[in-house]
Amino acid sequence: MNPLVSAPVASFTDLLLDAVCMVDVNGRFVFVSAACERIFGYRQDEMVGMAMIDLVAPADRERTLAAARSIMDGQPNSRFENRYVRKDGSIVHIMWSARWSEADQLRIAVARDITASKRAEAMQAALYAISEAAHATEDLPALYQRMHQIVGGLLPVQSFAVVLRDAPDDVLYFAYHANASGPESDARLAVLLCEEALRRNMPLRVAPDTMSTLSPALLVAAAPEQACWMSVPLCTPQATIGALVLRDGAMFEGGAACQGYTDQDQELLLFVSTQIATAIQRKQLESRLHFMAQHDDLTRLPNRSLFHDRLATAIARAQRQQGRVALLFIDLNKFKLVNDLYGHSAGDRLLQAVARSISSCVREADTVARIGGDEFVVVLEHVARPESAALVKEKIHLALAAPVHVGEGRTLHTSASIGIAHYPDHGADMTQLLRYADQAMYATKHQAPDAVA
Ligand SMILES: Nc1nc2c(ncn2[C@@H]2O[C@H](COP(=O)(O)OP(=O)(O)OP(=O)(O)O)[C@@H](O)[C@H]2O)c(=O)[nH]1
Repeated sequence: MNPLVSAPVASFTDLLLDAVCMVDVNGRFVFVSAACERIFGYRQDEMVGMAMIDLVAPADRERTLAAARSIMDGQPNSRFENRYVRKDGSIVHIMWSARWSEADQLRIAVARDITASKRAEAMQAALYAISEAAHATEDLPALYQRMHQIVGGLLPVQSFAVVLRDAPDDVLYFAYHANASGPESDARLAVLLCEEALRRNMPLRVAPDTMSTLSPALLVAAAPEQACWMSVPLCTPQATIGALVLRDGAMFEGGAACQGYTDQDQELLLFVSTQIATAIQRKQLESRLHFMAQHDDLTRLPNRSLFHDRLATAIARAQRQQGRVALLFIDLNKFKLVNDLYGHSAGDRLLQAVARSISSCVREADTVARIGGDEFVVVLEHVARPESAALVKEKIHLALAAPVHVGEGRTLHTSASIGIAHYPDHGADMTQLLRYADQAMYATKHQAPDAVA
């Protein structure tokens, strides 16, 4: 028994849930009660003789020493909080009540483990921050970064990835990937873990001592890394759209060892994944609606409204830069006959093929739009000379002359009448240019051959 504490006193200090400690003028423990083992992880006999400051988390050492000096100067402190590193390396949050005993030349302190309440507080704040970010953030990359920040404040996170499934091809891609260990070295394993979580449709946790439960392919990839992973599917009511993947600990030799993610960590990540999945779904819906409002459903080309925006922007830019813009007005010849002779779906296929053909004749930066049934327009920017637009017109004529399969083994040929207007030669604004191009198109119409062959 410790000579500093008499037998009857020790018999009840050992029953206390809080720990009682005595520290000498040199800052070494001279007495610790039994609860210390539960709180700090060291046996009583191991702890006695250790320097108190060595157990304090490095970030809290300076202010702990300042608090100890003030207690020794005769100012008792009943609510000092700091963090200690337990024997197993985990962090414990302590609230101290301490005073200096001049007679014994000892600091006498009672330590309460407040780790659980600290975590609950942090969790509550994080959950609030997560749901606020999910509702307020306008763009998804910013949301992913914010979620990474919030989760990183609660869990050990060396790398954080949002892996999404591209619906039509089922290909997985990184919507977000931040890796503290350097370049995207863990990308391959992150994708494998995402695939596994998606296959199981439930969270997956991997730690060095649980790897034997993994599939052989995953085991081969994960074993050399000696890291801890957690992968949680991103589920919307309609589908599983991807997964969140977190890593802690070593990826390379010398990397920090990890403890493994806990049930509580998984619960938090499940909450985050629900929020992210909802936000992604909302964003995808918004962008689909936005696309639909600006594009033609059949050909997926810009519609009249987006064409007006693009033409107005091109004219404004040309005005500023003393540049030129060409506008091509394209109307198919005798297209009505296609519908009448071969049916509406053949007409639809022909319109889709025409959209592809015209698009293949211009540069990425130019605009091809469908502004009516069989009416298309092209905005050519940065045309150095009028002859350049005439060349594009000839290319379009050639492209449209190619045979088009419209189903049921039927092949059609089509042609179009094309009128060109140039800014600034034929008009200073959109209305004048459109009128000029339309009239130019009609002027060529009567010479046009029949549409369908
Ligand atoms: N299949 C299909 N047909 C459409 C669509 N939108 C409009 N049309 C048809 O396109 C045809 C356009 O007819 P017109 O404007 O007379 O054009 P045209 O037959 O090419 O006549 P000209 O321009 O004088 O050579 C009409 O029959 C419309 O019903 C569509 O989305 N799909």
